[in-house]
Amino acid sequence: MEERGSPDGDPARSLEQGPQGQETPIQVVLRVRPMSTAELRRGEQSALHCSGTQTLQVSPPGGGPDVAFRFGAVLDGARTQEDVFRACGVRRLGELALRGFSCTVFTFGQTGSGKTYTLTGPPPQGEGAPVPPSLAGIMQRTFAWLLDRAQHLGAPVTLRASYLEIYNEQVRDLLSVGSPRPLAVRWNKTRGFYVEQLRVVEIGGLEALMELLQMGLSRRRSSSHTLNQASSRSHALLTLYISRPRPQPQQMPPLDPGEPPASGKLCFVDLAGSEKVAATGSRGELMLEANNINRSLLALGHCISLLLDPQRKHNHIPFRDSKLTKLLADSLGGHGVTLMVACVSPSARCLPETLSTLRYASRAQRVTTRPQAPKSPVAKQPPRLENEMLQLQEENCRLRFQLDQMDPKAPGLHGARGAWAQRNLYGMLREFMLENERLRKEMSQLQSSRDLAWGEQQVLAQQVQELKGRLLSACSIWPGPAAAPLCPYLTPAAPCHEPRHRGADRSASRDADWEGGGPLGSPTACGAPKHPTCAERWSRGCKPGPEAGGPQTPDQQLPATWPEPATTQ
Ligand SMILES: Nc1ncnc2c1ncn2[C@@H]1O[C@H](COP(=O)(O)OP(=O)(O)OP(=O)(O)O)[C@@H](O)[C@H]1O
Repeated sequence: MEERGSPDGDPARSLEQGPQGQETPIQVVLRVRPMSTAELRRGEQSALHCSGTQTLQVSPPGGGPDVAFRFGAVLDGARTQEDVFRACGVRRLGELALRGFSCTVFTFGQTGSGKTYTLTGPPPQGEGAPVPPSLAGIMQRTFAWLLDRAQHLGAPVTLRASYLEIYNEQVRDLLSVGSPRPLAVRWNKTRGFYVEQLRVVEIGGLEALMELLQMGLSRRRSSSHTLNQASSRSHALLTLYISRPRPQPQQMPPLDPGEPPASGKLCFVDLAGSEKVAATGSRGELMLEANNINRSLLALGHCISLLLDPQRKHNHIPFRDSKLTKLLADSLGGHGVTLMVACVSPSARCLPETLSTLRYASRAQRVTTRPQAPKSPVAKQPPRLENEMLQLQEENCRLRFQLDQMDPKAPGLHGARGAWAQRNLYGMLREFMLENERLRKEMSQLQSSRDLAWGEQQVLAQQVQELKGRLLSACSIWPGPAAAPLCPYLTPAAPCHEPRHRGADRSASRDADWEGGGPLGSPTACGAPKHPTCAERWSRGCKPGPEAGGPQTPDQQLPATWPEPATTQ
């Protein structure tokens, strides 16, 4: 069977040219399984005919015109597991994942149509019995290829894996230590949708990865119904995180401790099969499961339809409607490279469901994504921040170097204690650096507040000067005796000496703060021209009495530097 390449050329090459990546359609391969023993026993007829490698003819049993569907590849029941692996071009996806792309392979179709068989082979024939190599599915073949490929690459490759299922709209960790409990699906800007507290296991080799797959498969929910003896009752997602060292100095630790380092991803999704409850005879728990499966598949179909609408593509796509659509959001509408394997039964009895799968698949292959290799966290920062980060990294390296220079034989720094101390020192250093950063921010905030206060102070000082000037000119034009500068009403706390004016004087003085009164007293409030009583007294040369705060002793008089008023004509 011909090995398929990536869709429409090489997304990796085209995407490395631009920030947004090139629109790439989702690839769809159709697999028609052979007639099952039960279908043959019932004497059912095949309604499907593969004409060529890309076209499927559907012949309705009651006559009528054939309907043709075209896909990236069409594989009939005679195709082996190896044929399917090659035809799907999964190695190409593996290469892209090694280059940092996020790739997804998912199978979908009616219950019993061969989705799990395509991904992982037939159900195990006994406890712990491995799948015979010839029947191994796409997943085992990809694992073997990937680990072999990783060994032949120049740089080391780190493989980690997570495995989860969505059962009755709850996410469960298939690799959890102890019994799985529901996990939350969250969203953030850097990671998109992700499962909180999902266990991610580092993979030592092929054997470990195969064991992990078996463990997940054995924990996944399955039940028997009329159309499938071992029907999966959940959607299962196995993700491989592929990390390769980045060129220095951009290598940065992940920002979130739970977040895998920026790397390529290869995700295998085995969707639970759609089912007509009447056909499968599901009751009770089986029916509840079927309803949940159908609902989430409906949400997926709805998102796909909306993604196809050019008007809606950039608007709201309801990925939040189900856990499944949240976790497939990037594969469907984001930056992933996606392959869908649609599985169908050839039986005419299944034709309504088969037609529905074929339509679903036809729509899906018109959906496009913009595959994009993840950027390093540094590359996303503006240049100034980038520089600062580089400086901090250098500082970090220098400090690490200094730490490494410390004599490991120094008292208290050897053996396990030494390692412990060093770990702690690194931790402390990290904390100091964070504290340093925090203090730097605080200092710059304080500096700006100080600058602000200084500006205000300048304005106030200027106003004080102006007021003094106005005050002086008010005094200088006053036609009084030479002793006029001793005016007590111009002293800071001088209340009006006329008791009936005191209340008015206080409020006027408050209002006058920005009108020329304030700290130097208020000639407008109590000054002679507007204050008949004071004016009269003033003109008679009356000096205020002691109750008015008038001068009693020489100390209480205005300062000697008080300028002499100019004499008026
Ligand atoms: N290509 C194939 N060749 C031989 N047997 C197959 C093939 N595809 C599927 N089968 C068999 O058909 C049965 C149903 O397959 P499978 O369990 O993979 O279906 P499914 O689509 O995953 O169903 P469900 O959605 O109910 O989980 C299994 O017994 C499987 O071994």
